[in-house]
Amino acid sequence: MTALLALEAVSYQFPGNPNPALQAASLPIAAGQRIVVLGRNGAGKSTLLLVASGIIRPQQGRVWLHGAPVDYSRSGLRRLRQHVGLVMQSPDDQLFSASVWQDMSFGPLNLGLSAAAARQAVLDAAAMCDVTDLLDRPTHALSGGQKARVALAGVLAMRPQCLLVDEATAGLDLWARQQVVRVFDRLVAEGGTVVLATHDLALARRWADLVVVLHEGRIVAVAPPAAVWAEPALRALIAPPEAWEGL
Ligand SMILES: Nc1ncnc2c1ncn2[C@@H]1O[C@H](COP(=O)(O)OP(=O)(O)OP(=O)(O)O)[C@@H](O)[C@H]1O
Repeated sequence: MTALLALEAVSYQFPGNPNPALQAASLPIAAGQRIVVLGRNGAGKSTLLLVASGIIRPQQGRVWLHGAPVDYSRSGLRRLRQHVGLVMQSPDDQLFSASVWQDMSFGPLNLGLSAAAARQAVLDAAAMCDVTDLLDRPTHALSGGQKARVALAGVLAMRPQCLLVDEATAGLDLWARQQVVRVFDRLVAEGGTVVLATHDLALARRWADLVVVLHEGRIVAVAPPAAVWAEPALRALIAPPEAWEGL
């Protein structure tokens, strides 16, 4: 079966940084999956998501979308963005318009939706993420957790088949966290895939179909959570022993 999205032997090194951020990383991403990416600070989680979303272009290797290599022309990237959305680690890197409404409309309009279709997409995504009452607010006047939900809603307004999420549950209260996970589940139930980079081991354990373990830019395991949890050598690359107690 053709993967929705796939990384093939992808390597990336940031300019001026002697250590590669990603090294020969290969990962097929099928439709309908809950994938969690684990690894310590600097392991390469954000870089993997940035490469998968086309925001950075790997120096080696390829990204495939629906069985075709991504080309980095305007039209190639537009095609990728029609299917793959990234919620960045910091909402301030994502929200740049003056109001929530403008910000959430930008993506759908940019993908070529009519004004009416974009409006409906914004309303649907806002309802899903419980930010309808924030639509007329200036983005700078939101709390951190509200910004995070608006950033997620803005990406969902583009109706991605593959949603890449960098640490989106950090900083959310427990109600918002539950709700965000429900949004992810809904996307998966509709045939989409969610790839979530996180340090939340409890969420990885109970929610993921597959866990990707990154260490120093390399993918060292892709396995169901139970298999990762059963492997002390993998656990040691993710978190100290105390973090695993009770999980
Ligand atoms: N803009 C940048 N310039 C130079 N090096 C960078 C840059 N961004 C990341 N790196 C380096 O790339 C490597 C991977 O970083 P990345 O942000 O992908 O890790 P991460 O697993 O997402 O970490 P965290 O858990 O802290 O978010 C690290 O060594 C980091 O120092």
